[in-house]
Amino acid sequence: MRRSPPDSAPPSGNRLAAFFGVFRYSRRALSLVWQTSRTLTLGLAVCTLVAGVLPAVAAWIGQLIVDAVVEAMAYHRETGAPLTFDSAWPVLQYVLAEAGVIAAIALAQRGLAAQQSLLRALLGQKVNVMILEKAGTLSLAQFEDSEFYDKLTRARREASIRPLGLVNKTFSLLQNAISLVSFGVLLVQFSPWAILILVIGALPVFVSEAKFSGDAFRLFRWRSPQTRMQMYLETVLAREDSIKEVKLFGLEPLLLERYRRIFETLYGEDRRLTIRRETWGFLLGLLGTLAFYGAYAWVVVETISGALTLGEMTMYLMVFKQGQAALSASLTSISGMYEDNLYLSNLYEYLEQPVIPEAGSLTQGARPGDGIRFEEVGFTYPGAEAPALRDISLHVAPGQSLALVGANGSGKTTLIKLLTRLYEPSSGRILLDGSDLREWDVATLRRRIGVIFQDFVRYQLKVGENLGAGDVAAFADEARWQEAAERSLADEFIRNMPGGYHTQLGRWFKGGQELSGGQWQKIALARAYMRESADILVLDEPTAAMDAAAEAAVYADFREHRRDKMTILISHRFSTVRAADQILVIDGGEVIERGDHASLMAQNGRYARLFRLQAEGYR
Ligand SMILES: Nc1ncnc2c1ncn2[C@@H]1O[C@H](COP(=O)(O)OP(=O)(O)OP(=O)(O)O)[C@@H](O)[C@H]1O
Repeated sequence: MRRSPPDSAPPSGNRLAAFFGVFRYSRRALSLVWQTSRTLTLGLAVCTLVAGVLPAVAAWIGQLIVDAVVEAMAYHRETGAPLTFDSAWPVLQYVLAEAGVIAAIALAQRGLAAQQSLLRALLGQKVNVMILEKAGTLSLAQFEDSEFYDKLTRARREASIRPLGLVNKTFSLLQNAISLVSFGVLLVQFSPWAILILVIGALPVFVSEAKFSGDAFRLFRWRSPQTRMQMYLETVLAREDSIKEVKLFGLEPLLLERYRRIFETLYGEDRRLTIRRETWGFLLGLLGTLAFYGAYAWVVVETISGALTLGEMTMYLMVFKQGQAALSASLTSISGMYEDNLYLSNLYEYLEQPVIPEAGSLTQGARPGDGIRFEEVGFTYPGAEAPALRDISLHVAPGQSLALVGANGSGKTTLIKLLTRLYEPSSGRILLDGSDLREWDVATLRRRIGVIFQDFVRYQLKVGENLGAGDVAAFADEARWQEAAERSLADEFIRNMPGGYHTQLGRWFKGGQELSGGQWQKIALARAYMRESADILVLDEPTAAMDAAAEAAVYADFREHRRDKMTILISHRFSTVRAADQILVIDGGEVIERGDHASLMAQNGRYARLFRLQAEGYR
């Protein structure tokens, strides 16, 4: 497995550019949120504005209250007039107004929280759908590439919550910025220097936050392969399809130990980073506190000297306190945005994976009825050194059957992957009806091919749907399910299941039934039969798990239904291979013998030797 190297730090001259560069995803995240729900985004904006402006209004009313109280006290002291509702009413009006403002702030904050939680759900779904839709457009080769797989894992793990995180922080930044501007308007009347003191006090915390966010991200990126291994071990240790073997071989302690070790390494790194981050945050945060209390002392002295009224002092202290909180909240938002942007770069890196264009548009070949031709086809897997196939030429005409025989790893399945266009040949070409596969419209091509691979999928769906998967147009067509199941001999056992064709399969869901290996294989075969429009039937070890009677019946059915279809069969059982019109013996990716059973026996080469070896086993 290849591992992506840790991202290197940008050269110091470019640090600032690199720092601002990571904000490039902010706009895209915002537009993503906007597309998800305009109403909620607008609602967020309105609540943000309200929650941003009102704290300054509350502070200003606070000043009016204190000054009005001082004035009223002086009036009563000087005149000796008794306290009445009318004399207290001007002050009480201010108190009422402040209560109203505080209620409005609470309402705006609730509104923000509610809308954020709705948006989080919608956005999570949207991003996950985007990730899955993209997965559908990618090639098998991309899935088999470990670096690509890391990107996918990273995107899925984190990115679905990040866009909203980014937007929330942007709004919170906006809200705090609005508060700050409105505080600034009040504060500047005291002294412009006071604003400067606050800003300078908070800057160091911000710089350290930004640095540590970057470090956390690099760590996250670098450790992707380990995290993936952890996820894999979780699956092996806790999934029904592997637990049987894990238990019987007593693998739990070993795998669990490996799982723990990975955690310990990752935890050690996390711990170091967290301690450094928090220590620096605390030390630099002290500077902010120092600045705040310096300004506090200044306001107190000015009030004692009579330059400020008591009301003004109350307001300034409140503004200082809230201003400092808003400033540090803004800075935290900014560094959080930096972090979200870094994580989002993963999502977009994944979404921007190049899709290999499927340029072909042919729905009919140049020579209809010519069948399949391989012309000197060679293929090397991406990243592999040696070719898996070399110089393969073959021809299968409609109505003919071809069997591929060869040792494990000789290249048989690879040949099928090329025929089904899961991969493209590295050299030579493959023709269907006289036209190169690359020129064919992929959907048309795939409709013509019915295939079962050795590792066919066991969908945890209804039995019928497991068959219907072979032809999406007939996914829920019960008559077609039954027809296909009868041919693959699955009908009988399906009928005996509690819900017939509607029985849930697999153990993941309540009431799910498990099938035997051979029964699953009959389901897979029926799935291939569902593809009625297919005139190319590809069967990779289709009956290896079936009992002898079922296998014989399946091949009898094959011969009967063959007519003008092309059949390509891979099997290690010579009893099934011998009936094919053409047999290719493959070794190390090359064809070493070809012919029908009789001619190959007459050649007395590898095929004849293996055939006799297997036949002897039955004596
Ligand atoms: N996805 C892959 N990436 C890289 N190499 C692969 C991949 N799949 C198969 N190979 C290699 O290609 C060679 C041919 O594999 P293939 O699966 O075609 O063999 P096979 O003849 O079908 O074997 P078997 O009889 O065991 O099913 C093997 O050496 C295998 O290691």
